[in-house]
Amino acid sequence: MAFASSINGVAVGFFRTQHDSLQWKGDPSVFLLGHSRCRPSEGKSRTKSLSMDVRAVHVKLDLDFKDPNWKKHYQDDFDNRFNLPHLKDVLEVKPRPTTFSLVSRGPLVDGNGTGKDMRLGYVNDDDRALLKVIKFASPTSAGAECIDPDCSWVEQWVHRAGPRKQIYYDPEEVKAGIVTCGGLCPGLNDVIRQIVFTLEKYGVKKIVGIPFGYRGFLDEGLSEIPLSRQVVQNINLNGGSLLGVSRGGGSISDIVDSIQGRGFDMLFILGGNGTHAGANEIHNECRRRRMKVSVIGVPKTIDNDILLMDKTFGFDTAVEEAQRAINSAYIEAHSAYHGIGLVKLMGRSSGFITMHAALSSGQIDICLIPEVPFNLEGQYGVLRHLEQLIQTKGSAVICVAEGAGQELLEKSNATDASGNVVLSDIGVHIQQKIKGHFKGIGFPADVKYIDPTYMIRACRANASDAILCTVLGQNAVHGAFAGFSGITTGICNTHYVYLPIPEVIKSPRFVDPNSRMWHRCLTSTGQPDFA
Ligand SMILES: Nc1ncnc2c1ncn2[C@@H]1O[C@H](COP(=O)(O)OP(=O)(O)OP(=O)(O)O)[C@@H](O)[C@H]1O
Ligand SMILES: O=P(O)(O)OC[C@H]1O[C@](O)(CO)[C@@H](O)[C@@H]1O
Ligand SMILES: [Mg+2]
Repeated sequence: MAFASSINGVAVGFFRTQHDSLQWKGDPSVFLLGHSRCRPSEGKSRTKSLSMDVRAVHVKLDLDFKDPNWKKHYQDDFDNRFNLPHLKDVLEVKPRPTTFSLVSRGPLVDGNGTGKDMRLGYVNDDDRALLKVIKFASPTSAGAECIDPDCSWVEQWVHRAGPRKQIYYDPEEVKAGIVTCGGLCPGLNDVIRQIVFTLEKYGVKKIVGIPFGYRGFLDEGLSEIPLSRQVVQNINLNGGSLLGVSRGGGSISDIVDSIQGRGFDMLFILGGNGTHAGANEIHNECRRRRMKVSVIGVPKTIDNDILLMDKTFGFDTAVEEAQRAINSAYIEAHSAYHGIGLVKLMGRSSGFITMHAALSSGQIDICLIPEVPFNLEGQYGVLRHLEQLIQTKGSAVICVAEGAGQELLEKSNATDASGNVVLSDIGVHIQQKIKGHFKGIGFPADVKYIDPTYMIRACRANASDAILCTVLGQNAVHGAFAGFSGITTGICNTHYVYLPIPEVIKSPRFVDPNSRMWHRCLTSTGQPDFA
């Protein structure tokens, strides 16, 4: 059971579950019941430890659930945390009427000639979208996210994205930059294209791309890429990024020197968790120097591991592309005598791609993700289950996320240029184990291993991602003109919102093993618990 209380002015939550484990899902004052081991932090961007040994969450907020006003305290704190940083917080800036004209708008004055502004279609700064829409009756409900022991309903509102009537820049004067960082992701070009289109619609003339991620700010050999509607018109027809990407980079102070030197007013930064951590530091440094610059993130990751969002662009396409590999593995396995198809999919610390690929294909018998520990050997291990599948079905297909089962492998201790841990190859390991196992029991099995690696992300966005990219790209520009900085734009409960960057990078987002989605995946594969 889970309970939480205020001890010495600090709210503390304790959890005792079947496996004595605790899962933390980003919001430090929200508790989850978890049945899996939590993953240790990885890479320099992951500063919070999610160790299995953690038995209590220390909540920054002083919450005493016996206090009849605790909900109000929680909501006030929530509103503060999700308040959007604005230029006017630190600078003397004056708004002006927007230059972004909507194609269909009502008359500028109402029919009575009162002069009341009747323009429709803009978003009010006080518009909000509800972040959480399920009221859990109990902490034991599937996927429950509870603030107090009774799982009380507390409204959590976030800011709605979109164009405002008032803007904080003169478009004629604006120099805007776009940069794409981290690994590739389907849809990067779609977002770049929409940012350029929308900036031009406001009247911006100076738009450039920074080549090869944060590196492009620092490497003098890399020049800015001029962008316009003409340049970006067809870039969405190809995967990759027109601007190029990179991992690693230099100091934030050097990057901000470069931003200052180049005279940027707006910077659109496309990337994942690491990139957003960098974007937030850039925003803070610009603030410290009292620069009038809007730093706006657009979350990009096939891994879908950004907190709070329904999904990130590129994820759907990656899942769709993974179908080809799974289907090939199925056909190979199904056509072989005692065939076993094995597919490894990307997903460094989160198993969303693998889980969704398994769910959508319907051909997977065993789905292995980083969030759910498993044994290969032993009575309840994967290998014994495979034996049964071959005996009963004649073939089997396994789908494993690259970050799964890392504890079964020797650690490399290597990191990439961005500080991300270089993973050991779980696909090759499982392939060898299966071969060895079946040889050992004298039972023939034909293992076909497919690792599509970059094929699932080096492709053009599918239709649903293309729409998401369009909205996010446009909203990024609206956010900058509205005067916000240090924010990112996403989709929450099907509504498009702005979120302060720190709230989405507290940890990577993980598959919740107690969620309905994971349970649906288990129902679909029919796999038992391998722990
Ligand atoms: N904690 C951090 N603070 C500042 N900058 C960071 C941080 N972590 C990463 N970066 C920078 O952000 C950029 C991208 O980081 P990273 O390679 O981790 O990709 P990412 O944005 O997380 O995307 P992906 O999903 O492809 O991993 C790199 O240039 C890196 O130097
Ligand atoms: O080889 P690269 O470019 O470092 O990228 C690999 C990583 O990038 C991602 O696609 C996105 O983070 C991960 O799934 C994968 O581990
Ligand atoms: Mg990263």
